[in-house]
Amino acid sequence: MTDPNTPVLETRNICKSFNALKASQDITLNLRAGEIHALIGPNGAGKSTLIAQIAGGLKPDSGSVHMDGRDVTALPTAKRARLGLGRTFQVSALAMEDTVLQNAVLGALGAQGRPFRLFQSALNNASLRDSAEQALERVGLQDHARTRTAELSHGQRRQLEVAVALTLNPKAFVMDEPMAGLGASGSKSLTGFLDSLREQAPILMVEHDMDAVFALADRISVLVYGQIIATGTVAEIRAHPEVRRAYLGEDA
Ligand SMILES: Nc1ncnc2c1ncn2[C@@H]1O[C@H](COP(=O)(O)OP(=O)(O)OP(=O)(O)O)[C@@H](O)[C@H]1O
Repeated sequence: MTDPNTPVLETRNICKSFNALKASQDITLNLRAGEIHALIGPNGAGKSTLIAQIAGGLKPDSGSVHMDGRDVTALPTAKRARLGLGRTFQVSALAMEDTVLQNAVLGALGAQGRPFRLFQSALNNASLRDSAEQALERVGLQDHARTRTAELSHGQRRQLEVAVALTLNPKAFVMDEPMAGLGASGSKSLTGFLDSLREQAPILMVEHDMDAVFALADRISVLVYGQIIATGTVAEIRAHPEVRRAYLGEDA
């Protein structure tokens, strides 16, 4: 059995350069069971680059990525997903013309690693439908199962993305700007929902919306010029002089 103190997700000394540009400089961070860990930093700081290395789309020059203590650095994105890494994206990956249920079934199908040509029969497959319907219920979209995805509000689409990720039974979520494009009421309701999700699977979240970050995060890591300059609780980060100078734009 995995030691309960082993982080669910971890990067150890990750380095990544694009020619002379050091986009990730010796980044060590972890995600613990039950927490929301927010990754913040100015534009171009290297947040997406780091997330891509965690999810498997980009290979670090050195350093390693671990899930439940297992080194997954050499594994491609799909394998990490099957091991329980649930992702939601800055730009929606949903099929807009399909119904909500179809998108969720497609997610469940992907979770089983089956080829997409089986999609039609997948819709009639009871276990895939069950898992899709359960995920929709978990995010509160069960009454919209037959709605065309394009007709959902932005906030509901985010919830559907989480439902799709939930069909994998994720052990950890990696979310890229979940609040992007949501108005004040949309981000408030998504904040409430994510708050309730952390017990199911911890969340590593890149987010620019500081209200959401301060409301949700158990810990915050601040990335500036490819380096983590601080990791701590909301109170610690708010009080951190270097963070205030470098990121929050305040006089320390
Ligand atoms: N494939 C690439 N080739 C070359 N340079 C890249 C590549 N991907 C990212 N970069 C550079 O690496 C740096 C970090 O970019 P990254 O997108 O990770 O930052 P970010 O913190 O996610 O920014 P934002 O908040 O604007 O999304 C930037 O200077 C960017 O131009």
